[in-house]
Amino acid sequence: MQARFLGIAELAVTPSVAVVVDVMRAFTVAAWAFAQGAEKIVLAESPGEALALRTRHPEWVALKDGPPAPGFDLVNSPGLLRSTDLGGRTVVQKTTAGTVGALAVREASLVLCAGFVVAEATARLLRTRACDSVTFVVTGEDGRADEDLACAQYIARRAAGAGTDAAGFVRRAARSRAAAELASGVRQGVHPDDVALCLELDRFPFAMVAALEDSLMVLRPCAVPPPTGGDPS
Ligand SMILES: O=C(O)[C@H](CS(=O)(=O)O)OP(=O)(O)O
Ligand SMILES: [Mg+2]
Repeated sequence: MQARFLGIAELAVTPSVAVVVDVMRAFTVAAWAFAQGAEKIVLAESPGEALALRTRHPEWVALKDGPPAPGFDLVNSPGLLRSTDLGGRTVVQKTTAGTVGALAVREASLVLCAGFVVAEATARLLRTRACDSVTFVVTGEDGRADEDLACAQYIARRAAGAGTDAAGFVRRAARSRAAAELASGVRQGVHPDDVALCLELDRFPFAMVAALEDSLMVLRPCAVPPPTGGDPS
């Protein structure tokens, strides 16, 4: 499998297969939302679009990064989300990096959104589909966020079938600027457990697939059962 690692601004052409990585925190939060029962996540272009969708669909739940804001029900924190019952709900998510990255590749034929919590399921889905060329969108810090790059490189190696020790990749993420900012209170809307939750490897057994539905980019969980008889890789 050929892997490319690009920042959002470097996406000159729409890739065929894209894995959009945001470890801290958009896609860790998305995975927790599904674990808490959410049916789907609509990725919004802007806070204004998120609020407009929330107004049009009063039963939906609006989530954005940063501090709590009027009209929004939730913030972009896995630690805060894990005690919220989202059974059957639709979540509208708008963040600085992750949701922007997914919308940038909305025309791709396959879009996966990922973090360490869904790393193996994401790699397994890429293996199942026999994708020979995959573009990893490193969403943070103009493509240089090491928590996202480390996770993308780890998934790429697992997708290629390499038996890879995750520890070094997770350690890089733990030492990233985002981890330091979340731990030190520079970022807002944070729970003390957020960094640890973002570093949990394979917490969830599903991948997350985003696709256009009636012009909205919609993220859904996708079960990827392990191969029977053991995974040879
Ligand atoms: O919520 C996050 O961690 C960031 C926003 S900020 O860097 O904290 O302002 O958004 P994300 O898109 O999840 O990287
Ligand atoms: Mg991020």
